[in-house]
Amino acid sequence: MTDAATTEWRVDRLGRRGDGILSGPDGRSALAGRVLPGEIITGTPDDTGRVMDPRIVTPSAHRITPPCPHYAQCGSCSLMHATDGFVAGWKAGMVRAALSAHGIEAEIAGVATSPPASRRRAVLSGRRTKKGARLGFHGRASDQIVDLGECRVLRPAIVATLPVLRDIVAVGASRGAELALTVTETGSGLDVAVQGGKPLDPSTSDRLLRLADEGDLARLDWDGTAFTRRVPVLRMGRSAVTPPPGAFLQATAEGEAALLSVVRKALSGARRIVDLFAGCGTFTLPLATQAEIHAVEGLSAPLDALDTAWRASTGLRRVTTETRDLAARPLLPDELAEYDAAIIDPPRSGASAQAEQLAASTLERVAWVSCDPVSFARDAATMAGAGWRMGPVYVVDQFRWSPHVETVTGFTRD
Ligand SMILES: C[S@@+](CC[C@H](N)C(=O)[O-])C[C@H]1O[C@@H](n2cnc3c(N)ncnc32)[C@H](O)[C@@H]1O
Repeated sequence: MTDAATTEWRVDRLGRRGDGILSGPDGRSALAGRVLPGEIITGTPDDTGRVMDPRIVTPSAHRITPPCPHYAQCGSCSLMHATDGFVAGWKAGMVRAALSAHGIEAEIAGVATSPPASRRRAVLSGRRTKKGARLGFHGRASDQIVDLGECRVLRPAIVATLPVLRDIVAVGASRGAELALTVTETGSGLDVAVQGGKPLDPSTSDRLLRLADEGDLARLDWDGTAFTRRVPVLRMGRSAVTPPPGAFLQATAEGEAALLSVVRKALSGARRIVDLFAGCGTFTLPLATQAEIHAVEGLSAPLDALDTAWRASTGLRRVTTETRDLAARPLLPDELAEYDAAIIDPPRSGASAQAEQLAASTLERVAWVSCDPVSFARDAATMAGAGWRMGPVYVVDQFRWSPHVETVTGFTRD
């Protein structure tokens, strides 16, 4: 063993991606995955300054045995070696720190962590091999695919279908190409959207259809060509939505319910709501029992699905839709004046342009859902600077064991 390999490092804290930030001898610093604050480790940093296989000398009291056999290789989870309590506290701390960097003191009202085996939507990678195919998530800091036999995160119906999905990759991937498979569990079975497949000829189509039968898939979409055995259906409030292939969906049903419950409370009594970045209607359709809603979103396909579902539902108030790029053309204060409240649920980059217009509007309330604490804190600062008060922030952990952090809160005028 070399001296370098026995060098002791102390884990000071975890950074945004869940990596340990280490301090070592002579003031040197390095990174290591799969460690916890306060631990003493040994190992040698590679050229990028990362200790790839740290040996734990003094473990944290929060360290546990990871429950998944793929954890050492798989890049999908990175906090499975920590207790749920530690992860919840760390995620709440990330949100607090991001807001505090903008001078906002946040009250974190709670952390709702989705249970194991609850992820109903995942993007898997697949590649043909000499013997068949590999299917799973990418490895840690690697473009190699970890071939999943099991998974503690995904819904059991998805895990049970991995062998058929692997066969689909073996049949439909060109040599050397990597397929992206967006797999969603819907009320009528799995909805699988494949991107990057080889062109369909009659023989490949026939074999794929047979595999769709064998896996009892609701729908298999092949780069835009759909084989529909049953129409995929997602329940949103009183409505049944058939999403476009590969559509965005909140990752777990539990996470969606937690977000919706805070949004509902933040907007209770509102009669005219604008839903910004509305997707297929996760918030629009349930809230349409109480309010008229205008749903705005950049893609037309999810809005068409939302509109069709609304038209087929009974007992809902009026829902209108608008396809619009909210980064280039945010709704302006005179347009927002038609509503008394807004929901906003932007992508990870946040909504800086729309935040400025919301801040300057005469709306009374805004429910804000976010999947990135840093962009959220920037946008929250825009709201705070215009006199809006942020309510308690709820952390919703739909991506358990990953460093991903989601939040939901309400803003009111001071
Ligand atoms: C986090 S998802 C939320 C969707 C929906 N609220 C839900 O809960 O299912 C963000 C949505 O923003 C849409 N989006 C991304 N960039 C956009 C833009 N520049 N303008 C409008 N919509 C955009 C995406 O298509 C996606 O539907």
